[in-house]
Amino acid sequence: MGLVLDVEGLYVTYHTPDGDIPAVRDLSFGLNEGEILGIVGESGSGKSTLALALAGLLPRNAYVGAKKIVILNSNIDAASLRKALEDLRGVGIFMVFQDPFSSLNPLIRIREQLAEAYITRVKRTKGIRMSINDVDDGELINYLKRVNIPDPEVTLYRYPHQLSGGQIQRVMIAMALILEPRILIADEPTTALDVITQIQVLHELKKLVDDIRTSIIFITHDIALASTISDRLAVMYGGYFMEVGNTLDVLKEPLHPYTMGLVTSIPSKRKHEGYLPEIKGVYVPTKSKGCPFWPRCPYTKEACMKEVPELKEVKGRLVRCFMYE
Ligand SMILES: Nc1ncnc2c1ncn2[C@@H]1O[C@H](COP(=O)(O)OP(=O)(O)OP(=O)(O)O)[C@@H](O)[C@H]1O
Repeated sequence: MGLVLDVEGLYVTYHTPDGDIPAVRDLSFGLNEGEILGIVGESGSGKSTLALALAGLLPRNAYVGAKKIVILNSNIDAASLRKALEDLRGVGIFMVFQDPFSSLNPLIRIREQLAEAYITRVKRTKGIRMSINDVDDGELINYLKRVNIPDPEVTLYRYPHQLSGGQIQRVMIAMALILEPRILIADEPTTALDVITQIQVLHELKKLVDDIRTSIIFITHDIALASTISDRLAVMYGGYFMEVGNTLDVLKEPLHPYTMGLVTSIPSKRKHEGYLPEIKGVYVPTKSKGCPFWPRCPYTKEACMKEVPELKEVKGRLVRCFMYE
């Protein structure tokens, strides 16, 4: 099982008239083939920025750099990241967004949008150029059936606004099945959906891994949701990874104080793990040089306010905290 993504020292800074905002800081991680990595963090932690960086979709005021970025065995220079990722997007990397309605072109029927994906795949795998009219409806309907779209024959000829949020997310996953991306980045893909649809969409994502060995980066603010689907969890705060480890280990014994707070917020955990501290307040970016979590941390000591701890191996996991110095 090889790495499809290998990132070292990734940072993204937004330039704004009020100064620079470091949104992603010193991130290093690998993503294995067929692995689901959950990235969990609250609003403002930098999750979406990371997703956009990896998909080559950052806005113009974002500056990105890294010590190393290897995507699908290609070494990519941070300076040409945007261009390189644009080339890979849709083929190697596919993104499912939070807002299902922003994912598809509202003016184009589902059929044409799926057919475009089909044409891209056929050109890539067989070197054959097809036109939209060459694509067989039955072929596309099969993909819609695989993601349990009701009335696929009718849905195929609908416009996005005629579908529900859950149906659009399923169409996006059908598109991923057609394109067979090596890496799928899903940024809060189920936030806008009801609980039942949420579970079904997660199930479809998991099937993508089983069917075509896609690797998934699953981004959410909800640690309970991330845990149901992810092999590993990376907990993000203030632009940093605070803890990275196997999902079961992290849930059983969270090591970073912020992770402890997140795990306490899972209702089923609250009953059993009474000793874990609850984290109050919200993330506020500070100009201080220290750990971004110190203002809310129940274990803050002097060193925490002065410098950011390194990400270190603790009990087979990576943790960024002076508690383990
Ligand atoms: N285009 C932008 N220009 C300037 N600052 C930005 C821009 N986009 C995001 N930021 C800032 O970068 C930081 C990280 O934002 P990001 O959207 O990545 O966080 P997030 O964890 O995905 O939050 P949410 O769940 O609310 O989307 C925040 O402080 C945010 O205000």
